Amino acid sequence: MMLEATDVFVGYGDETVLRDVSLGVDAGEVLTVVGPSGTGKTTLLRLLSAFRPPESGTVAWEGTDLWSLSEEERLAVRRRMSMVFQEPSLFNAPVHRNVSYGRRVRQSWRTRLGSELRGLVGRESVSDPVRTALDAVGLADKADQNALSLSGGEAQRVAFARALAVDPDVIFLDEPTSNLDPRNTALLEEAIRQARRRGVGVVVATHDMHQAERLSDRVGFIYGGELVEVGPPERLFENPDDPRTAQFVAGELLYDEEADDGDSERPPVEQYPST
Ligand SMILES: Nc1ncnc2c1ncn2[C@@H]1O[C@H](COP(=O)(O)OP(=O)(O)OP(=O)(O)O)[C@@H](O)[C@H]1O
Repeated sequence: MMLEATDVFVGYGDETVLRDVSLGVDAGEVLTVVGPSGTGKTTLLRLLSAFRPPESGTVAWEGTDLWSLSEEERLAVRRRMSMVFQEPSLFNAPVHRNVSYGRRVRQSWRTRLGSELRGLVGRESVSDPVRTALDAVGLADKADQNALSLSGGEAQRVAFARALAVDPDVIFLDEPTSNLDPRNTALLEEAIRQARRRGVGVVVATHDMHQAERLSDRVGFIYGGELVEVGPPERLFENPDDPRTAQFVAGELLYDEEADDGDSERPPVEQYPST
């Protein structure tokens, strides 16, 4: 695996949030992490993206433990990754400036200064990687529009373009379409598939099982901080090994109460409201 967590435990204070999780992503695959709210999906993304170390276990990039590297070496690996959050967090500037942001922060100060100056005098051209990334999300025609004037769906697509523009090996998306309408969701999912075809590894955390079914090469189901099972979506959704997965698929596990009491033997059963 290109990026792989092995036997990791993660906690906040006294609370253990991930228990003995082993999961990785390869180049050119979409791995989806599903599970009820509060189950540890975001924590897993932060762990895989080397945002924080595990309490125990390892996170390895091409076989090298990320936390055995120097800070500088780890930063070099982190630059191979990009992250898209639920909130797109764009800034008050043209769309293309927002998309090129990740590229600029990865440049030397000299190149960056030149680019800032060209931006100030309005002579900045949209570079090819930025144009290609905007094309991928269907927003090339909005390159010069102020990012703050975009719709929520367009803004989320711009955030994905920004992640793509740095030419990453892995992209992490945390609930990327939870606020989007079906059209914007479909456009973003198509951009994700296109990234996969170009060899990017994609890790998506989502509540949306239908999205996981549409997009994934593999799905991991997390419950109570435990990776209950992982496999191709057809198997996981139609013929799961674990009764908890079946409950989740049937819409019976909505919240992660197990994370509160730490009892992994007897999962609570929550029902959708009947209305
Ligand atoms: N910085 C933090 N400090 C303390 N506890 C945290 C922190 N971040 C997350 N947690 C706790 O860890 C648990 C898992 O949170 P996490 O955000 O990983 O879940 P999630 O599956 O992504 O949830 P959601 O789907 O609602 O976003 C929760 O109980 C949460 O309260």
